[in-house]
Amino acid sequence: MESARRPLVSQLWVKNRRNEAVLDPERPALSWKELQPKSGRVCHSVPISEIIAVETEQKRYNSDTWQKFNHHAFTVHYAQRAQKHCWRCSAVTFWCKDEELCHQWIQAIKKLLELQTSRPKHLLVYINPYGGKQQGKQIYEQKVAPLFSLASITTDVIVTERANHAKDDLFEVNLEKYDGVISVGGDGMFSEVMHGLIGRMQKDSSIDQNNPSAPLAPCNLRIGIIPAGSTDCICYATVGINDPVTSALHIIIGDLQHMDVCSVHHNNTFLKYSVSLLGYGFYGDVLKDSEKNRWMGPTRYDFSGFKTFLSHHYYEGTVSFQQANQTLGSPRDKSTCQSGCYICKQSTQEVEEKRKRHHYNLEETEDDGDWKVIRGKFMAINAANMSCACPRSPKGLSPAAHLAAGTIDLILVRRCSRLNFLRHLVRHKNQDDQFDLAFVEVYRVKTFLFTPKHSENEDTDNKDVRKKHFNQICNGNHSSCGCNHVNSIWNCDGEALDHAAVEVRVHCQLIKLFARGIEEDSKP
Ligand SMILES: Nc1ncnc2c1ncn2[C@@H]1O[C@H](COP(=O)(O)OP(=O)(O)OP(=O)(O)O)[C@@H](O)[C@H]1O
Ligand SMILES: CCCCCCCCCCCCC/C=C/[C@@H](O)[C@H](CO)NC(=O)CCCCC
Ligand SMILES: [Ca+2]
Repeated sequence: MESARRPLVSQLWVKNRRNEAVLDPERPALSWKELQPKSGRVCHSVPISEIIAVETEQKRYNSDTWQKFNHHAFTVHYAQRAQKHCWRCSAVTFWCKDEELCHQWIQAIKKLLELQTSRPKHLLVYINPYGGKQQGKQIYEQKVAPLFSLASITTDVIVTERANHAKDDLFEVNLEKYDGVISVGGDGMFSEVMHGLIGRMQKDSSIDQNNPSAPLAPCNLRIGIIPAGSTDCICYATVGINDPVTSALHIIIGDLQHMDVCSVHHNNTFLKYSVSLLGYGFYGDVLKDSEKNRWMGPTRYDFSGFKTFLSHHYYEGTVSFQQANQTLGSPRDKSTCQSGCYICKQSTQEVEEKRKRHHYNLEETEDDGDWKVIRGKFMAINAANMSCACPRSPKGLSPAAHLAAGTIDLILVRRCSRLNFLRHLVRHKNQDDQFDLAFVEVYRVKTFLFTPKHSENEDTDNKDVRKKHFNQICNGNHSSCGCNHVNSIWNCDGEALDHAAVEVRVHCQLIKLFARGIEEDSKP
């Protein structure tokens, strides 16, 4: 037992240079350094938690060296930080003459890997072959499957044949045999997998999803995202990059990131869950227009974004919300949610206590605070459950939003000139503060309601009349134009909702991802 805790120290060769290699179960890490370095003394160190696999080198190198000295070798594959947030699978091969020593090293590393209990062994994978640039299947087969197999992860792979295939399947499948579910696709595909898992959990726990105030049962299975969509903001905002290999490595090493989920109801009827953006007005209109142009792939959003910006519509309605406790930070904070975020950690404790109280039928002690009501004309109403950082906007719609604090950042962009709205949009791309504008307000909330000024029936009734006047150019004042723009629609993680009047509530840490949040400085 004692010897298992002692470091294993040996002289091994790496690329014709003699190294001292140390495997220290206490740190726990594998490190090696050259004994007679040509220049400087370079020491390499890999935490055991980031080792992907160890393999015996078969005598496949038919090289002279191998033959002459009868060398033995093993290769360690590990996750290496490449550029900012981007990980790659690297390998180092150690050589020695002693077969027994080589075997001892392999066994010692394998033993330490077995202690990494958070790693998945068996995964259920859903691939959307039509997301983004329609590359999902190739991305999985060429970049991800070989890494899973190297890490001895077994998989059941389903290439979806229709929308909702993955969601429906998750209601039927035996989930007990899996350690996680992987979504290969974009935000819409992730949303499908999440709806399947959350819905299944509620069904198995007899919880009625139509009840907006029902405490939902959390999902224990982690979800992994292999990005192959058009926005990929859920992947980008939880990993720091939309790169399939980086995501695969986070899955293999068994990372964990809790995530809040918003439920959206209309008249006590469940509509959808949202994890990234719930957007009414600008983002709803972009979505509505872009759906007609799916064939364009990711470019459809830029095209429709430009068109929607030119059309410059505003919408009237009432937003009511309850602000979150100040201990949960503010959307104007300069600091952002990062790996190990203390605000999210504090919420982990609270949510555990809340679930315990609920389990024992104890009374709720939470003080929900007063309701604030804002009536107005809005260019956009955006509810960001996370930063929504993505390649189009690297800091996101709400840069300081938290992944798992149990809060949503509610951004109200009031009616303004085209130039002002452009100033606001441009700030999503540069370092300037998109909230520091007179017509933009932002609140950190736990729940909100939206009621459009015009009843939703009115919108449908007038549709046919308006269709006849489609060639008129709208000036934003819809009473005189022929467009069907009295109400907008809600863009819910890239899917359209059927109703404009909604009740939204955040469920703290309802799901778990194979991710770790944004690392502060992950450059090598
Ligand atoms: N086999 C399929 N055929 C048609 N649609 C599918 C299929 N599988 C999944 N879908 C649907 O395709 C929609 C869009 O997929 P996905 O999110 O992967 O790509 P995207 O919309 O291009 O990217 P993003 O959501 O990141 O903007 C999802 O809502 C999903 O329900
Ligand atoms: C000079 C012009 C500057 C333009 C600035 C554009 C700002 C872009 C902010 C992008 C925010 C994305 C929020 C994420 C939304 C996703 O849930 C959703 C599904 O994937 N994607 C879109 O709706 C796609 C939304 C695409 C909008 C263009
Ligand atoms: Ca959140």
